[in-house]
Amino acid sequence: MLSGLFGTAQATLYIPFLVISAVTLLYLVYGRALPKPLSGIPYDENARTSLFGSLPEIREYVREHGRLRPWLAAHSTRHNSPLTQFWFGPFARPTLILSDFQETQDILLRRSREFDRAKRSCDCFEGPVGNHHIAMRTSDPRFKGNKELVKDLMTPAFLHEVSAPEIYTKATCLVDLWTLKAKVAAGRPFNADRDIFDAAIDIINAATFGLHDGLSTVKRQLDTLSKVGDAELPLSPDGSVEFAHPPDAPEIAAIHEISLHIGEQLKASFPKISHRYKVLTKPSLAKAISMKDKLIHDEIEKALARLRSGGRVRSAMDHILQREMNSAKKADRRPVFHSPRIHDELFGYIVAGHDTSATALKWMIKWVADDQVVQNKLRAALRSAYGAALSERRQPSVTELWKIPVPYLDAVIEESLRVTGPIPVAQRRAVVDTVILGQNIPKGTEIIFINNGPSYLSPSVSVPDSARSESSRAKFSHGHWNPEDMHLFRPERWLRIDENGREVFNPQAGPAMPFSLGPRGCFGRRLAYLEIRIVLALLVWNFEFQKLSEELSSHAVVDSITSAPKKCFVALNRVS
Ligand code: HEM
Repeated sequence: MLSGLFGTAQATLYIPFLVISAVTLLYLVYGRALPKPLSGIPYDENARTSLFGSLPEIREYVREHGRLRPWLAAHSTRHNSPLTQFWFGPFARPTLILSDFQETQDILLRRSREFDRAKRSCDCFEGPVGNHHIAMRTSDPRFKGNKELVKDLMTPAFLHEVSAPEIYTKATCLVDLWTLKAKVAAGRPFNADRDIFDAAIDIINAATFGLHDGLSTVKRQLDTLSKVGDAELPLSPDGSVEFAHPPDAPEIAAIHEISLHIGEQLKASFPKISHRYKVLTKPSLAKAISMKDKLIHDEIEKALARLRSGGRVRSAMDHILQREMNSAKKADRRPVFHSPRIHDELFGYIVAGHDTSATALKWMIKWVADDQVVQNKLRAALRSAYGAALSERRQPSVTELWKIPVPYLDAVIEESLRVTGPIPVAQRRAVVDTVILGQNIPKGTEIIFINNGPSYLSPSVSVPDSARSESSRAKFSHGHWNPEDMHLFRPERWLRIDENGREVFNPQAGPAMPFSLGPRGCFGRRLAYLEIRIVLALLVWNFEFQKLSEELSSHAVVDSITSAPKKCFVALNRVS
């Protein structure tokens, strides 16, 4: 073609020019694709010189360990710096990792004008629950309206009057199931993973919809097991008793499928595209999504009928619907009950609230079985606090569990969340040019905050006070952990003696942020504490958790939405 345009001799002259241009262009593209570090922030040298940034190392790490989160947590230690950077691929801007509680707390609590929810965090949820506030930046014009809709759901009055009785009923059902299982297993271990997960999903469904027992997964298992009677059950090679699990109700199976899909979204390189692709290519997912839509639609209709005939508010959904009725009346408009916003806020409540609480409870159960001294102390604290229930040979009531504080119970819960938190990271994006620990950070940079690295579970990397932000220096008032034992499970670190000589729980004893912090921290934190407190107290009240073999008590972790234990077994004796 060149010879056609210019003649053969001229074409020969142009070839070196074209080759040089192509090589220069390639060189420029290569130069652009190479990672560009932010100055003053440590990074891996081999990542900076690789076209794919840190991806090759990350891929190798994930291949070897099956998970990424520990790589992030170790980055600070590797560079002996609280702030480090890495790259997710070619042309990628640096992503920062911050592992310093004081500065993290300052950013999350006090600098929300400079940092919003990360784009990636929003993208992961956009497909499955795009109209829930979890998928929105704070600057999104829809955000405020969504928060308005759900704002009362975490008030003490709502939690006590509406959520707590539902949680208590479902937790009692788990106690009944385990009473039966403990009898059949006769002291031998069994897998508790699914039971905890089922109880958590029953609880969050009940708190969201006031769901009837027909959909309770724990109740279905209880009914199935009651029919088995004393029949001999098979043993696994690890010596645990195998209980059959009845199939889930289709609606519950649909919720499972969508939750698993969200877990995958969190690992996808391009979550929005991945969601669309999966919905198109995986018929079971598409079916699960329409079943979920129908479930919410039908539950809303049932709730409206109940509320219109004077029924009391008994779930988050009832409350949201009543709120919509009132605001429609006030604005003289027709209420819209089936808006995408109401549907997604309801479903998001379930999605965000079941895997997290289940994982937290699984770790707690493992810790109390591992550490028999802690377990005995916890049971003694419960018996002393709920003395009336003990002397009347009954369970502590929901009101007692809500009203009477048990500092050691809070300490065990907080310590388990500190050492084995279900979500060990939070993410934000700088929305203006800003500064972190004295380093300039351009607008658009994403930052990962680690809550299980230095300053949480190992000594902080030292930071000169002058590098900290003004508000961080002025407002920080937390305690510090003893560097000698901060990596250990030791609930006592959360207790102190108050001015009246009483032992009290001290939530500010030292660095921890299992629910993240600030206006975009966990929305459901209070509900989660309520649920965990009720379930853990009832379980330890009713059962002795035996110490298990090394194999069954392993602390190996699997990551999906949460970082959960790979194995969660229990061997139970009913407390007489
Ligand atoms: C032990 C249980 C739980 C843990 C450890 C946990 C932890 C977290 C964490 C770390 C975040 C990220 C916050 C951030 O990006 O800064 C989060 C967000 C969130 N959680 Fe939880 N969570 C738990 C239970 C719940 C429950 C029961 C609910 C629901 C009803 C819930 C609803 C949410 C929502 C809606 C968000 C997004 C908040 C926003 O974007 O503004 N969580 N949670």
